[in-house]
Amino acid sequence: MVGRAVGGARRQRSRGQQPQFRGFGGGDWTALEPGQWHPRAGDFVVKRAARRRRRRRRKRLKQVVTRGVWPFSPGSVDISVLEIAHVCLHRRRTTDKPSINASEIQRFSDFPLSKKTLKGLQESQYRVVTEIQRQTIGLALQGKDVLGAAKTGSGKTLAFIVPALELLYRQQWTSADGLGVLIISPTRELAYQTFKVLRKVGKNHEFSAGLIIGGKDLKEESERIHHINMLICTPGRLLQHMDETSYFYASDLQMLILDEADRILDMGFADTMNAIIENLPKKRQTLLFSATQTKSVKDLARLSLKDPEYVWVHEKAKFSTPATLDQNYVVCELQQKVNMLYSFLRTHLKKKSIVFFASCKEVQYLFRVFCKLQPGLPVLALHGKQQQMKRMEVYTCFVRKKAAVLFATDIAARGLDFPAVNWVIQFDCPEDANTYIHRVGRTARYKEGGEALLVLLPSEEKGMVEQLAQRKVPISEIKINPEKLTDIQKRLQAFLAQDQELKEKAQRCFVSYLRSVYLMKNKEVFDVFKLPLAEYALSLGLAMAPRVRFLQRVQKQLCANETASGTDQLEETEQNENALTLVNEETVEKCGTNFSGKTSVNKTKEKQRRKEAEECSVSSGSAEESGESEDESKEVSEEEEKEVHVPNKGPNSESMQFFEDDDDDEDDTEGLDLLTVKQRDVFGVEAKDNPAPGIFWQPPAVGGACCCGELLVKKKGEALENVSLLLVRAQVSPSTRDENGK
Ligand SMILES: Nc1ncnc2c1ncn2[C@@H]1O[C@H](COP(=O)(O)OP(=O)(O)OP(=O)(O)O)[C@@H](O)[C@H]1O
Repeated sequence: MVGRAVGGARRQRSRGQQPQFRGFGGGDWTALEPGQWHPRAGDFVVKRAARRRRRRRRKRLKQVVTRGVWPFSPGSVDISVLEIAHVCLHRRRTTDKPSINASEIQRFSDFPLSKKTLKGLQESQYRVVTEIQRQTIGLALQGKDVLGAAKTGSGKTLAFIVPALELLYRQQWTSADGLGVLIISPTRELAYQTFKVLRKVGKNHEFSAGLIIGGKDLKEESERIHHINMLICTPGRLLQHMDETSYFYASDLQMLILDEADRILDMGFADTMNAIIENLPKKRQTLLFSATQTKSVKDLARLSLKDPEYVWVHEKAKFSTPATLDQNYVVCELQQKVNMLYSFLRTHLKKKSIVFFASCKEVQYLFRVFCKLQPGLPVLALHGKQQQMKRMEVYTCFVRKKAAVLFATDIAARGLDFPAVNWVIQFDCPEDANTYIHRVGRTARYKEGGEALLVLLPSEEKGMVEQLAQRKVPISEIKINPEKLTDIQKRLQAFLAQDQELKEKAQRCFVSYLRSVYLMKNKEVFDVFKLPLAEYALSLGLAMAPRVRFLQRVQKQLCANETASGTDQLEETEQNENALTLVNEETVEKCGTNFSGKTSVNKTKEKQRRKEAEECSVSSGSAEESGESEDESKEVSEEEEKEVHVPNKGPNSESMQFFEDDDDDEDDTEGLDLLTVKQRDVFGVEAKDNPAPGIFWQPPAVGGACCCGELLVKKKGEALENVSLLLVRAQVSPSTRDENGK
């Protein structure tokens, strides 16, 4: 009967008539299934019917709880006595909101949590709370908005997952109630990881949870989205569903969680967040978490949180990075960086390392050549130009590996929890101290130890070291032992001579690196004109440096400025710097937070896309991080062209090839069975090289503290440097090495 009537209504509507409904008296409509069209209401039944049923049930339960009335006639009851008792108990708990004294909390079981959550926590081996969990879970359970910040690896994920589960449990949330908790993460990988933790800890609950990220089938997601109670998503995809999915409702949302909030904003999602938040009910609880506190996070907090409790557990800590993290930097010429990386890996074959690069073209090229070089341990690559499936595959593969190296862009810098990472190497200087902190946070997580190595160019050293000192990062200089550097330039040249495609990748890598340096905001640290271009090209295996259009253009501009000004040299330089800054400011839209005024969802999306594109160039491959599809990546190139005012490519009259940082859409792992580059003794080098000494050195006498194999030399000024170099030669001895060269 229902089907007939609904079908009739559709036919009538398609004929342009006002539908006439019959046969729906006596409350028959309540039998409609969620998702079916409700003819009288002119809407889908899912929300309204479910809401009415729930309201009626709650009203009756309230009568039981508050007045002791039994309003159900025998036989008409759809609720068991046990269920009512349960609700009574929980109502009391929720309404009473017992004050929780954080200082008395040691274990999760000290919180008033449901048995289901506690069981999930125990089964996942989570018993004792961390500091951020101790301080925030209690506040969140009491219904307060919370802004939480704590060092990397301190357990922020559970600090929001536990209250989210409890909130829905206390409200007796069912699948018919729709979306109750929304968790927004900046990257797909982080969203996926959070989803896994939620599934683990919440497995005893009946709520449905969903992961909505870019790169997956939108239609399939749309069909399921209205059944989801807890949704984990990336901002772009969420907005797309808000725009395009008719089934998507967030009107009953109880809790909004913003994870790595500052990264969401850094990636240019400020307008998107603005639009998302406008589409959410005002009456809700909001939790916002980040490892670093920035102005934009505070802006976001102002907009989305009501009278929030600020929890910054490590605010007064002496250092802003984990105490178990050993941090060092080396100053290395640009043309030596690839050699240094290879030598490092050869001496750390049994370790698990992540190497961060500034752009995905660098990752693509160096990943390929390192696979060809077969350093003796598995090499993996993670960047935003990979297909989503590949990204997941690499992520899972690296999680499982005991010894491997992952070449990554900043897509892997935030929140990702790879177990037992020994080393984080920052091959390219991070954009700022915050990015540094997040990158090194991939090691030394939850009481584990770890080591971090930052590679700086001589021109980057002063500015970056100062920034790190200001952000309370304890870092010391160590020296490369030049005798231990393996030169791989000839091998790279040989590869490129045989493989035109690889050569093009090398050229793109070259341009892309220069672009990333040029677009960095901090001109005191990053100066593209100081880079030794010819030597850098050689170190990548290229016979000559490709000509880079955008640099030529900028240089011309600078020359024009110089000629026009006619003032003394010093003033000219200042003007040039200003001109550079102007080019950036005009074309690279800053991701400032503007939360005032209403923004249409569609417009915002456009804007956000543009910003994502720009962000790709501004920071270290951030458009990749936004999880854009390959088509969208093409927009990036267009934007970049505009940015640097490069004229349209016409027929090239010059003999030399020009290179722009065009996107190549292919998956860099194509044709290569990369994940199977095994730890085998490929050229018989392993046996020979394993006992080889490391490339860094840190004599205890100088560094004072531990000696990191034969690697590192801690520095304090020029005089000590010389001493250190001597020590390098004097103290390297096979007897002090282990099999990893440490
Ligand atoms: N209470 C706990 N007991 C044991 N292990 C825990 C606990 N809380 C978190 N962990 C573990 O600590 C590690 C880091 O946790 P998590 O990823 O939540 O850190 P985070 O603060 O979000 O880090 P980041 O800022 O890098 O995102 C994870 O491996 C997690 O399983």
